[in-house]
Amino acid sequence: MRTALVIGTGLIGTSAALALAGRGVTVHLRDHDTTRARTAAALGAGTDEAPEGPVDLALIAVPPTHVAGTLAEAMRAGAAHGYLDVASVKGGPQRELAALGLDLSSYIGTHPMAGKERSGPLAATADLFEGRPWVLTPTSDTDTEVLNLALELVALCRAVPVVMDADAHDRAVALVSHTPQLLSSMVAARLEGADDTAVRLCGQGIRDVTRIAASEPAMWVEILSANAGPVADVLAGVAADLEATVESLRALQSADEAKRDGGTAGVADVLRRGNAGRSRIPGKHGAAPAAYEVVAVLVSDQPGELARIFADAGRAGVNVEDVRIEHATGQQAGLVQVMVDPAAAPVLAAALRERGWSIRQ
Ligand SMILES: NC(=O)C1=CN([C@@H]2O[C@H](COP(=O)(O)OP(=O)(O)OC[C@H]3O[C@@H](n4cnc5c(N)ncnc54)[C@H](O)[C@@H]3O)[C@@H](O)[C@H]2O)C=CC1
Ligand SMILES: O=C(O)C(=O)Cc1ccc(O)cc1
Repeated sequence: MRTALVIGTGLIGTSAALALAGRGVTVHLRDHDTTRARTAAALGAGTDEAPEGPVDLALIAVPPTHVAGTLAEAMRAGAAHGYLDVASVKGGPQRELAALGLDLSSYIGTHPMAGKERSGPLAATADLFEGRPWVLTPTSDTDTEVLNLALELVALCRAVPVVMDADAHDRAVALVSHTPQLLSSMVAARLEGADDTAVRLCGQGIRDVTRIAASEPAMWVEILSANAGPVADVLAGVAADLEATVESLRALQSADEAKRDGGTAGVADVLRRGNAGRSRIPGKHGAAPAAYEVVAVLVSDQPGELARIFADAGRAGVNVEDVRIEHATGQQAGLVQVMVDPAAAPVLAAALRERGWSIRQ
């Protein structure tokens, strides 16, 4: 890909533009609020001048309800060879586009699973998508060339492509993104009228749970409206848990011992299921990003081993990007997977061998 047009230079559009521009793509920036396109250009995301002819790929990064109209306008103007959008909901926009009677062979719906509670170009960063899933929802209409352009964009943003059906995507994000947004807002809403003395006690737990409650309401009204059915289905399950937990807590206050035991079991059950669900969440990068190479080091299970590896890596001038530890069950040993830039991997392996470490390929 040599040229791109980003329409909607907010958080997502400007972040993608910064990544593309940083990797040599000529990026044109457009926003109906021209100061936003100018701000993105000033940040180094590209130029706010219009392209002279069709670009390779147009990336539509406007709020979900504006996607179909913005795409239709760009397609009718012949702005690009391929078009994609990044809206958080996929089924609705896809159906709206089909209803407009457009040729959908040059379009692919996508959704980067990365964001922030802040919006606008000033919140954008070139590394926003690194190691994060980026969902692609091609249909039988999608041209292979357009799918390839989208895959190239995902690779340039250092994200991990995931292909899904649009409706399956919408049900999945209802569970992992849209319902959590509502629940975070609901927990934070309890604080609105709370006593100052109570609010003063806020610690890390409530800060973690309410981080995304700071998100832009207008954008989320749009997202939730476009995915209302699947979100209501997940929330109904949460409501059943809430009701059962209220009953368990009331039972804990009962004079009847059997009722109190039932209450304890109910509370323990929801906490246990929470542990089980939490343990299924993949690490930030899901799997080691292809950009890193693993140097596996065998260590004995004794204090200070990790610190020694990091110190030796530092001495060799190698930056450790990530680290994972595999514990050998029943043995006093483990395998430390040190993830580094591919060019640095042989340097690190040699340096660690020289200092007596046992390296596994
Ligand atoms: N915020 C997040 O965490 C994520 C958002 N998304 C999706 O990305 C899209 C953009 O979201 P953000 O960048 O967060 O929003 P944002 O509010 O930061 O940026 C949206 C931009 O679109 C512009 N815009 C609105 N209508 C337009 C139109 N008709 N023509 C040209 N520009 C127009 C606005 O002026 C604004 O600059 C949305 O569809 C959202 O669902 C996807 C992943 C994460
Ligand atoms: O803030 C976070 O952690 C997010 O991951 C936010 C997010 C918000 C909306 C999306 O469509 C995708 C991701």
